[in-house]
Amino acid sequence: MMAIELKDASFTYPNGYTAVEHLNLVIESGEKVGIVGQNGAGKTTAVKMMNGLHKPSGGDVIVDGVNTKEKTTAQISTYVGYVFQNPDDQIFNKSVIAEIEYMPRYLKMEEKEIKRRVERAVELTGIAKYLKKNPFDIPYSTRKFVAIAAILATETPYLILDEPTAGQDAEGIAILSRLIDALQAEGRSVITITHDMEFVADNFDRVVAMAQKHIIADGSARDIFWNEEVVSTSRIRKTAIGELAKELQIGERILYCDEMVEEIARRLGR
Ligand SMILES: Nc1ncnc2c1ncn2[C@@H]1O[C@H](COP(=O)(O)OP(=O)(O)OP(=O)(O)O)[C@@H](O)[C@H]1O
Repeated sequence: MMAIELKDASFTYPNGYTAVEHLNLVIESGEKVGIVGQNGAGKTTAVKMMNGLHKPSGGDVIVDGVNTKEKTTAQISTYVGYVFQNPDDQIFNKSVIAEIEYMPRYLKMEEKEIKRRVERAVELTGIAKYLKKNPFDIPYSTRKFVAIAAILATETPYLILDEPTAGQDAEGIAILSRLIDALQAEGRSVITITHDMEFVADNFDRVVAMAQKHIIADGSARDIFWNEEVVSTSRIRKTAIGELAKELQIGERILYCDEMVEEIARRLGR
């Protein structure tokens, strides 16, 4: 099966703290999945199991039919790319281009193929003018795109983005939306952890909500955001428009501005 499968997967840190328990989840290739939930719910721990950074303490994680316990993290990371929340935890080369080329060179690809991959990653992230710069001499929000480009260059079938919109302005968020769509058009999956509910509603077909070490819901953004029990247990909120619709007791399961405008127009008989 071409999918990431968590099968009753649990993870306990070396200090004995169990951060996630009995997770069951299948993410098939080509899906766009947003993972939401309160701080400390276990989202990062869960995705680190998907790319082999953590091997499950209980249960199994299977990536395209391969059990992560049977492979090294380096091997799994050629299937599942993981972009750290903080680019400074990831970037280590002295120039942007060296950072992006690092994995294709490590994987001993031909020069022509390295060039193609770098160009593609740079085009998707819009960082062409920074290639010769030291990553630590460019703004944090751009540095986040360097971290993304470096993982994109491995061209993994699955990509995990951890809090990609944090620190981004509207233009940065638009670049992220375009790149997520471009990857999906190529049949690749994008899995994103985020506290940005507008970003979730605008970009993800499927939303997984976590609370207190468990997955508590899995469905469309509308189903998740309008399930009051899920919203309160996972301590998320709806989109701002969704919150307003709830406050005003207007419309059914509204999430977006155009839906709100339509509903108000309908009520005004226009
Ligand atoms: N290295 C570690 N050792 C021990 N406990 C850890 C470690 N890393 C994380 N934890 C704990 O595991 C729990 C889950 O953390 P995790 O980072 O997976 O949550 P999260 O849902 O991603 O939270 P956030 O939204 O704040 O990033 C937290 O209580 C955290 O303190």
